[in-house]
Amino acid sequence: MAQTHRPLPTLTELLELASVVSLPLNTRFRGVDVREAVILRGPEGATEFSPFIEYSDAEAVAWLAGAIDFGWQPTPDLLRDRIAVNATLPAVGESDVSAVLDRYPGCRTIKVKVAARGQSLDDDIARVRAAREYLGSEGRIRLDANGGWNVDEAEHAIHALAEFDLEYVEQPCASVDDLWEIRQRVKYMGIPVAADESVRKVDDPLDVARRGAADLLVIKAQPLGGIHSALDIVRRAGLPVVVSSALDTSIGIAMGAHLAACIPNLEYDCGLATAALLAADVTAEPLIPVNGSIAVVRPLLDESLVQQQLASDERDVWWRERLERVYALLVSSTESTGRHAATSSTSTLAPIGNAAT
Ligand SMILES: O=C(O)CCC(=O)C1=CC=C[C@@H](O)[C@@H]1C(=O)O
Ligand SMILES: [Mg+2]
Repeated sequence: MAQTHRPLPTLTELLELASVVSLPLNTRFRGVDVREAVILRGPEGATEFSPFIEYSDAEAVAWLAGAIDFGWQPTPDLLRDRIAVNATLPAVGESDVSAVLDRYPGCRTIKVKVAARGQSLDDDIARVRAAREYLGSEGRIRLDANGGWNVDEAEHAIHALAEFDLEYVEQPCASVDDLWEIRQRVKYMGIPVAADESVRKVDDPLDVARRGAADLLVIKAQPLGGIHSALDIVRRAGLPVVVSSALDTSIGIAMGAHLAACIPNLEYDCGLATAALLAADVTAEPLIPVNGSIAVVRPLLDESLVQQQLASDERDVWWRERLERVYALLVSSTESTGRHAATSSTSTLAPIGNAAT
């Protein structure tokens, strides 16, 4: 069936359809205790614009393209109705590990954050050990260093953590060159290297695949310009992928789940269980895991929850002004390329390297 493609909504429409919400987290993650997001009521359903606070307007353009894509364009054909997901373990102390992991019922895979600023390798070892004990010998453990190690540190850390049986290590080093180097160094250990920031925070999301610097890619719907654009990257990269969240509300998680549902070969559990880290949401049916998977559905907004979680007037103004600036950039990039911006433009992207990527 032919799908109609709607034109870009106007800024006035977007602002009228928007609510700015502020959701507390139950566990601090990537330095934040509160997640702010703009919820937009699009003709296809609710969608979300939520680039992290510190991201530049230029980087936020792809996030807006992603939000509009999910709210205004029909999704491609879905190949499955549930997505197996991993538990995401923030860089908590070992004594907090089991309480956090209890929030992810049935998940057979845990992604453990490592190399967090201000922590030591011993802290990482203790956290990964506690995660392995929680899971038992048969579950999978993957690590995410957010580019926090240099190549020698990464090699040392991977050797120290290998005894916990690692599925893969995500973004051990920040640059594509260093990813290539660490991948060569640990290849003999059979531990794959995944690229995340080297896909979503660079000029060319395919560069890391082309250069053979990663075994698999982490794909995030909103930062990569939405489902259609991300699917195009997946097709062209020719590598296995993990669809992961951007710590979104259940609305943004639904965007990720729909993307994952469109990908023919989904070999890995997806990082889409992070609604479990939120202490509040905007729907009465939050996309938290049940038996280790989430449903591919568009949760209905619960307008009373939205009202309860509205951001302060000051934050509301801040987000609406941001939306206005980013929209202007999106329109100019659409005019110059003839299509919605798929990936953010270049030089103003924040450098990656562990703090808050
Ligand atoms: O992949 C997951 O398990 C959950 C998502 C996740 O880890 C992230 C979400 C948002 C921002 C990032 O710092 C972080 C990541 O680096 O993958
Ligand atoms: Mg990551």
